[in-house]
Amino acid sequence: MSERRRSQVALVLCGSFNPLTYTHLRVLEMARDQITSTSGVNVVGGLISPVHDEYSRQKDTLISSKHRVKMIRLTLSEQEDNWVQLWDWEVRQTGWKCTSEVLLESERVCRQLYGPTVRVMLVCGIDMLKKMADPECWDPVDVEYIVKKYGLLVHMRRGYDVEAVLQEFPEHYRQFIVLVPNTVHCEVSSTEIRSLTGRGLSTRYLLSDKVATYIKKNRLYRTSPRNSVAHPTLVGYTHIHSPRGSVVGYAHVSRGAGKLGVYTPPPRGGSTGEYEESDVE
Ligand SMILES: Nc1ncnc2c1ncn2[C@@H]1O[C@H](COP(=O)(O)OP(=O)(O)OP(=O)(O)O)[C@@H](O)[C@H]1O
Ligand SMILES: NC(=O)c1ccc[n+]([C@@H]2O[C@H](COP(=O)(O)O)[C@@H](O)[C@H]2O)c1
Repeated sequence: MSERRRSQVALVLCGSFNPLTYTHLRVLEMARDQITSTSGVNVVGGLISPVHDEYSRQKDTLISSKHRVKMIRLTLSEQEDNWVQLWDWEVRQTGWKCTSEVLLESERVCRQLYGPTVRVMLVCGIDMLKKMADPECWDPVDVEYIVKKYGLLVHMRRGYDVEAVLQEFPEHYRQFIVLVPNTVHCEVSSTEIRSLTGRGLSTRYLLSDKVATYIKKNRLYRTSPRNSVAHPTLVGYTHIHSPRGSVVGYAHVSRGAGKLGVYTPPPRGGSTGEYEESDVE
C-alpha cells in the first residue's frame, strides 16, 4: 500500500522529562516500530509533551519547565532525520491540564501539522498505565475516554507484572492497548539521572552530552530533598585543634548534594554545638 493510503498516526508522549533521557526517545522509537510492523500504519510524527510546573504539587522533585524544555530542545537538536518534536503547549497553560485535555489539543495540532485524517495515540510506560487504574489519581471516566478514543501503546518496565496491571481494567479495554516489547532493554529513568547527578557521578551516554553539560552548568539536581544536607550522610570526623595546635576534640563531617557540613560539638559544659556548611564540587 502507498504511504499516503496507509492510515496516519501521530504518537504523543506525556510526562515530566525531568530530565529527558535517551530512554524516552527509545520508548517512542520502539512504539513506532511495534505499531508499524503489527498494523501497517504510517507513523507521521511524535510529540513530546512536558507536564506543567504545577505538577510539582504531585512530584516535589520536578524542576522548572524552563530547564526541562531547554533540555528537550538540546537533545532533539542533535538528532538527524527527526520525526519527533517538542510540543510545549502544556507548560504554556496557566495550570496543570489532565491528559484527556492534552490529547484533545494534540489532536488539533497534529491535524494542522500532518493533515486532517491523522489519528493520535498515547505512548506510555506500564508504570503510568498502572497509575491510570488508581481512581485517586486518574478519573476512570477520563481513562475510558483516553483508552477508547486514542488507544495506548504501553511499554514494559522491569518490576511490573503486565497481566496483573491489565486485569485492573475492564476486559474490553484490551483491544485498544498495544503492548510494546523492549526490543533492547532500556531501563534508565529520570530518577536515576537525578540520583547519579546528586551523588556527583557520571550520566554520560544515558542522555545527551549537551544536556549533561547543561545540568552541570545550571547546577541542577544537586539538592533534591532526599540528598540535601537536611538528611546528610556522615562521611567521617575531623580533628578540632586548640590555638596551640593540639587536638582537643572531633567534629562530625557530613555530606549532602554538593555541600559539606561540619558539626562541632559544644565545649564541655556547653549546650549547643556549631554547624558550618560549604559548597563542594
Ligand atoms: N525505562 C522506561 N521504560 C518504559 N517507559 C518509560 C521508561 N522511562 C520512562 N518511561 C515512560 O515515559 C513517559 C514519560 O516519563 P516520565 O519522565 O514522566 O517518567 P520517568 O522517566 O519514569 O521519570 P521519573 O523517574 O522522574 O518518575 C512515561 O509514560 C513513562 O512511563
Ligand atoms: N488525570 C490525569 O489526567 C492524570 C493524572 C496523573 C498524571 N497524569 C499525567 O501523567 C503523566 C506522567 O505522570 P507521572 O509521572 O506522575 O506518572 C504526566 O503527563 C501527567 O500530567 C494525568
